[in-house]
Amino acid sequence: MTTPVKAAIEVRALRKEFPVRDKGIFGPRGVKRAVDGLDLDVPRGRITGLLGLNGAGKTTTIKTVATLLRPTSGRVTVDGLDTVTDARAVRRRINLIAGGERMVYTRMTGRENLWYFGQLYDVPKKELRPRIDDLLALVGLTDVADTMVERYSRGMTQRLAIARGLVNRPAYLLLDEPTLGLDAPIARDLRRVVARLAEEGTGVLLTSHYLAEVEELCGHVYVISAGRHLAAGSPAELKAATGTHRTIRLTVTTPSPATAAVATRFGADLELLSTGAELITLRHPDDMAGPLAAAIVEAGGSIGGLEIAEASLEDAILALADGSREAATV
Ligand SMILES: Nc1ncnc2c1ncn2[C@@H]1O[C@H](COP(=O)(O)OP(=O)(O)OP(=O)(O)O)[C@@H](O)[C@H]1O
Repeated sequence: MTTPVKAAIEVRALRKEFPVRDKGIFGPRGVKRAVDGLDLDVPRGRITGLLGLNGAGKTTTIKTVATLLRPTSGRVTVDGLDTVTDARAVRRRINLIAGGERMVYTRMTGRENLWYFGQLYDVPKKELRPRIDDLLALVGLTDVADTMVERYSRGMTQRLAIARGLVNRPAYLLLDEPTLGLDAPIARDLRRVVARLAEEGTGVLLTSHYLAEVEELCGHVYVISAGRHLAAGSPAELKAATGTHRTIRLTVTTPSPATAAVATRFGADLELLSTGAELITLRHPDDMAGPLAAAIVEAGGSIGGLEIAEASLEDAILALADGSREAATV
């Protein structure tokens, strides 16, 4: 009996080392371990985030999944196909969009680029023609479809690279900083496209420094540091696990020793503003705005303003990164 193949990208005990020379080409040879025993699951129909600080190993992982790098050890499979031994079959199922790299030809028009890449992926010509029109419309390049790419702006070239990444209707889309350098409306459109593709069943692996983007899109997030697993879960689970707090800012227009005593009792910080009012800042995992405001009023204070900032995924990642730095120095 054969075991059923899971429809997912599975990264198992992945390790990737690069040969390096620390002190120039005549220096001693060393090894840089960019990825160190990583396990990831990227199922279809979900956007999976891969987060970590600079140099954590995100791009190396994505390039390995994309068959551009061979694992030093461990294994990556796409719907059960090995990225080393079945690389051709894997490439038909995936596509990579990297924000920094354009990966399109400047001496061709936008339409010619998509035609060329579509043929590389063996998209039947009858399907390719209307698909190219749809993709050009999707990324807002219909008007310049027949203009040489060398005359495109940076943003236009990047939009073409996004269309190129979708030309084979990949089952899995690998997005390495896809909105880097894009204008806000184009970045928003791209996020909508990616969310729709995932709803329709595409598996997406996303790295982004824009954590608000990750929080908006990703159902599950892996956090890595120095090539190793640090944490995983939904953005809400990561925030809860790191005990990341929401912040309450309450302005007291008539501060007094009594209102200051209330602030101290709640463990809040106090700041005297130039207007004479006092700003009370409280970071707490629970919603303390009501009890704090009530206690201030009871102490004779009047409230000039109240702001509540929810904890962000960014706070959680920073807390995790701090934790891993502390652990490394222990
Ligand atoms: N070809 C290479 N040769 C030597 N070292 C490399 C090579 N590629 C990556 N590295 C090193 O491996 C580590 C991981 O790099 P990687 O680009 O995967 O990180 P990243 O998480 O994508 O970082 P960033 O957020 O800066 O893009 C870094 O220390 C990097 O310097």
